[in-house]
Amino acid sequence: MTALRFEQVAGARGGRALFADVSFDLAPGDAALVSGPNGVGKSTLVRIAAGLLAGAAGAVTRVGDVALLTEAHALDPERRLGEALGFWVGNHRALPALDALGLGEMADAPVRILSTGQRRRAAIARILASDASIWLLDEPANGLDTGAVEVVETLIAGHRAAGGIALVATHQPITMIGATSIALGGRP
Ligand SMILES: Nc1ncnc2c1ncn2[C@@H]1O[C@H](COP(=O)(O)OP(=O)(O)OP(=O)(O)O)[C@@H](O)[C@H]1O
Repeated sequence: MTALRFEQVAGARGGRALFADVSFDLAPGDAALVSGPNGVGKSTLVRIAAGLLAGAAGAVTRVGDVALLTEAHALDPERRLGEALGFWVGNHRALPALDALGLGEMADAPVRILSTGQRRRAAIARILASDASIWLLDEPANGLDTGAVEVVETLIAGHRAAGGIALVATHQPITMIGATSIALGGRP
C-alpha cells in the first residue's frame, strides 16, 4: 500500500512564500500534474513531497519509497552507462531499464558522451529500475523528443497500473489520464 498526501501545505524558499493551501491525496494508481509558470514553486513542491524540504505549513504523508527525478542525474560521467546505472540499481535491472528508454545500445558508452536527451532518458531509466512506489518527476520531458515523451508517458501509465503513484511537475504537455491537477498560479 502506498500513498502521498498533502494537507494544506505551504511552500517557501529563502523566506519568501511561494504557495499555500495545497491539498491532494494520492492512492495506488493515482497521479498528479503540477503546473504553473517558471519560478512559481513546482520544484519546491516536488522537494517537499520527497522530504528534502520542509513545508512552511501543513502536513505531508508519504507511504512507500520515493524515486526522485531532478536536473541532476547522479550518474558517474567517467563510467560506462550500464555500470553507472548498475551502481544504483544493480546490473540485472540496469540493462532492461536502458532498453525501455531506447538506450540499450549506449550501455557501453561513457556517461560523459551522452546527449542532453540521452542523459535525461538515463535518469528516467534509474527511476524505472528503482523499486520505489512513489515517482516524483521534476520536468521529465525536458530535453526529450516527442517519441521519448511518449515512452515516458507509457512508463508512467505502467507504473500506475502496477499500483504506483506518480507526481509530475512540468511546464510541457505530458499526458497522464485521470491525473489530479495542481495548478500553482502565483503568490498565495
Ligand atoms: N535555495 C533557494 N534559496 C532561495 N530561493 C530559492 C532557492 N531555490 C529556489 N528558490 C526560488 O524559489 C522560487 C521557486 O523555485 P522553483 O524551482 O520551485 O520554481 P519552479 O516553479 O520549479 O520553476 P521552473 O519552472 O523555472 O523550474 C524561485 O523564485 C527561485 O528563485
